Amino acid sequence: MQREKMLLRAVNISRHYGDFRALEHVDLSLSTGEFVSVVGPNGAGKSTLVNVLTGLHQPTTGRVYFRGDDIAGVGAVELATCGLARAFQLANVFLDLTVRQTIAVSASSYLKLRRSAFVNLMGHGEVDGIVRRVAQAFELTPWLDVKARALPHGRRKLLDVASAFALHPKVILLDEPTAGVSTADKHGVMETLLSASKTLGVEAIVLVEHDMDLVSRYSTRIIAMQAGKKIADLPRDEFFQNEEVVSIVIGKGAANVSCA
Ligand SMILES: Nc1ncnc2c1ncn2[C@@H]1O[C@H](COP(=O)(O)OP(=O)(O)OP(=O)(O)O)[C@@H](O)[C@H]1O
Repeated sequence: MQREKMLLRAVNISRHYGDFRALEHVDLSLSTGEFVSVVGPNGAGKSTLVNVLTGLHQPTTGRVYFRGDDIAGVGAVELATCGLARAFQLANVFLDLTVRQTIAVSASSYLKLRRSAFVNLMGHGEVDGIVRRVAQAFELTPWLDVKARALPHGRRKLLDVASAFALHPKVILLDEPTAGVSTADKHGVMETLLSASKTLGVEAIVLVEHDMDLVSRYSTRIIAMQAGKKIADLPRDEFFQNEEVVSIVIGKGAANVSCA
């Protein structure tokens, strides 16, 4: 059996906004080879959890360790270039950039090139190499010179994720990567994403997701959140056997459930 290696560990993290507790005493671990989905009703604290895990927000209490190092004070961008990245919707922000330019922006961050060099990025050998590899892994090569705004929706979602993969992450955190993609296309997007993860050396994935069809198909483990608390952290099959937790997650839940 392959020995698991801990990549990410959160210990007793909380995040408060004034008196409001968006996240309360959450422990979490992530090891090589895992695909962990974070689920829960609206407002459960899933995005807050990911914001804290990726260094975007400081926890009010607790610590987050990435590959054994405390990430307190390490900014989201620095953390991304160290191997913990989040798909950050570049394609939605820069709709007038082409696929090539969008991936090149991330590649330049990874290579720590100065922003002023952006105009010359296209002729930069290392940038070109990353753009080529990432575009190929995400089946975006035919679209390299197409502007993000002209891409079919599924391709644009893949470009979001591809731009994060250009940072060479070991761990990638995805927030509803198929949101807005048709039911017919969503599994295609997920399969491409998983295959690109293998090709590009991603070791573990965290997925925040409402779509339980995707969660059940792709997760190795599922973490359920409710009102800022972790209420379950179970292997996929055990999770779906737990009717009480499943009913809370899909929004038919009883108010109280004992914590895992
Ligand atoms: N900056 C903020 N200031 C105050 N409250 C906040 C802030 N950010 C989030 N919250 C609150 O924290 C709670 C958790 O929000 P969060 O976005 O993490 O939930 P979520 O599970 O991701 O929800 P959804 O599935 O709807 O995206 C919500 O009640 C939200 O209103």
